[in-house]
Parts: sequence; structure tokens; C-alpha cells
Amino acid sequence: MTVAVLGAGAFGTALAISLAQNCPVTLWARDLGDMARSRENAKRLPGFGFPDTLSVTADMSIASRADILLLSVPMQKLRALLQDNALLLADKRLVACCKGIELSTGLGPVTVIQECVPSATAAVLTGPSFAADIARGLPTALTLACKNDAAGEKLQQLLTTPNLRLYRTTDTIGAELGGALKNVIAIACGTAMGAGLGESARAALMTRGYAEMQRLAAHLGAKPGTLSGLSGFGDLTLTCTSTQSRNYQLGLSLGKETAFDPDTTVEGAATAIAVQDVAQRAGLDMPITAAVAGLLEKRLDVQTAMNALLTRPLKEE
Ligand SMILES: NC(=O)C1=CN([C@@H]2O[C@H](COP(=O)(O)OP(=O)(O)OC[C@H]3O[C@@H](n4cnc5c(N)ncnc54)[C@H](OP(=O)(O)O)[C@@H]3O)[C@@H](O)[C@H]2O)C=CC1
Ligand SMILES: O=C(CO)COP(=O)(O)O
Repeated sequence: MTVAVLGAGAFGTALAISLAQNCPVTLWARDLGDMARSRENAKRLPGFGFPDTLSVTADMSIASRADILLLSVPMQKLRALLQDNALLLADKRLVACCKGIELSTGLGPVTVIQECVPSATAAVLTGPSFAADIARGLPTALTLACKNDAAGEKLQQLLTTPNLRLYRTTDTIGAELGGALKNVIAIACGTAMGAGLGESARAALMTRGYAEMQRLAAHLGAKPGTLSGLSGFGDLTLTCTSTQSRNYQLGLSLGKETAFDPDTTVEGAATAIAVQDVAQRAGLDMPITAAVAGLLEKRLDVQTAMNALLTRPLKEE
């Protein structure tokens, strides 16, 4: 068995390092930089040397020879990567490792894979995990979702490593929505903390945000149990409470009104806008998502957004 990871960001690099404990792994990057010589990804995940079983390439025809390919580029870049390499990726097992909803279509990564490479077996790997924790060998548990349970079980076995424990589901919609939507709520929580609104406000946003996640997921046909698992509740908890999270960090800077590096990968930003559109079309009430979209689009300031949430009509929980 061989694995390739397409996209040498922090997460792709960490997964490649962990999976190289199991089998030969090829890490594909559009720009290798100094990685082949230094045996480290100094740009995205500094401080973690590559094991001997990990090779790097910028040649997709080499990477695509692997049995299983993990797709670890940001969500908004996934479709182009698949379209550009559709012939090489035909019939492969493709596992999306990105968390988000496509801005132009409102679709998640599994559907995007199915649209671009219909002959592939599509899956998504998601859940609470920081790249540095995985690379450090710290214990991590993730969800592997694949509609075909037999294919999913095989992937679960092959991609579990000594420190990366995978659970399995056939509910790809629930798994990808959990990973996408928690980022939006993490921006809201970071904003509240940055603006000094307090930990009680954060707990309220996490809980009511989780209600929004469940509402949209149910509307789109997800199983309720998936949202309460690692890919939903698990990742929501991690991302809304850790300053390691870039989504939370963006929120902190919105709340403090400080500058934020626009080149940072913050999946929740595009996803908030995409989800707001999906919710509006479906007639769903998602006020926290709408508030985050309003903040990001600079239609709202923090105080106005918070007042709007607090003065909504009172309701049953
Ligand atoms: N970091 C983490 O802890 C975790 C991240 N994730 C998810 O993983 C996904 C990737 O995030 P992460 O690795 O952190 O992001 P990073 O910001 O670390 O890296 C993004 C990577 O994507 C590459 N990339 C961007 N556009 C393209 C493109 N068009 N073609 C090829 N490569 C491209 C970049 O290449 P280049 O260097 O050349 O710009 C870079 O290597 C996100 O969806 C994120 O939510 C999930 C769990 C944990
Ligand atoms: O998805 C993550 C943790 O599970 C990483 O979160 P950020 O993308 O916010 O850094």
C-alpha cells in the first residue's frame, strides 16, 4: 500500500509524517521550496523532520501512482486541483482533508470530488486535530466518512496510525458539515473573546452555534449522531477554545480590531458567506452564521452583531 498527500500545507505535511509510520508516503507540493534537501517543511510546519519513508515531489504523475490520495489543499482550491488532474486521479481512492463549503456552489468536498472525478471513491477525513499535534505524535482521533462502508472500512484500517485513531461513518454530509461549520462558530467565539464579552458569552455562542450546525445538517440529510461526534461537537470544542486555531485567531483580531494576515488559511471566512447563502435559500434560521458573515463583509460591527443576537424574539430552547 502507498499513500500520497496532495498539498504540503501544515495539515498535509503532518498527515504525511504520521502515515509514513505505516507505509511509503509521497507528499506533493506545487512548489517544493527547499523540502527535498532540508527534509522539513520549514514554510508550513517547521521543526518536524521527514522520516525516511516520506518522499516529496512536485510531479503529479508520480504522486498519483499511490493507492490512496489525501487531498489537503484549502477548500476553495479543491475543485481546480481535481479538474487540472482529473485524468491522473480517475478510479483512485480520494480522501478530502479540507474543511469548508465551496463558495461558488455551496457544496462540500465529497460532492466536489464526485463532480470532478466521478470514477473515484470519495471520502473525507475530519475531526479535532492540530497539525503540530499529529506531527508531534500526540494522540488524535478523527472521523473517516465514506458512503461505501466497505471502502470506508478499508480506508479506516489503512490510514489509522499509532497516534491517529480513525472512527468510521457512511454519513459524508454530516462529517463534512461538522468540519466546515465549526470554523464559522470559532470565528464568532474568537470575536466575543477578543471584544472582552467573556467566557459565558463564548459558551452561549458554542451551544447556540451547535444548534445552528444541527439545523442545517438535518435539513441537508445528515444523521444527528454524526454532528455529536468527533467531526462536529469534537472539532467545535477544540476550535472554539484554542488560540492555536486560525479561525479563532481571526475572530480574536475582529473582536480586538487588530490587523490579521490575509494570507493565513481561515476556512471559516468563505464558509460563513457560503453557508449564509445556503441557509437563506433553505429558509433556515442561522443568526450566528449571519452575524459572522456580516462582520466579515463589514456590514456589522461587533456591538451591533451582539445586540442583534441578544434582542431576537425569546423562544424555547
Ligand atoms: N492546520 C491544521 O491544524 C488543520 C488543517 N485542516 C484543514 O486542512 C486544509 C489545509 O489547511 P492547512 O494545511 O492548515 O493550510 P496551510 O495554510 O498550512 O497550507 C495550505 C497549502 O495549500 C497549498 N495550496 C494552496 N492553493 C493550492 C493550489 N491551488 N494547488 C496546490 N496547492 C495549493 C499551499 O501551497 P503553497 O505553500 O505553495 O502556497 C499550502 O501548501 C484546510 O481545509 C484546513 O481546514 C484540518 C485539520 C487541521
Ligand atoms: O481544523 C482544525 C482543528 O481541528 C484547525 O483549525 P484552524 O483551521 O482554525 O487552525
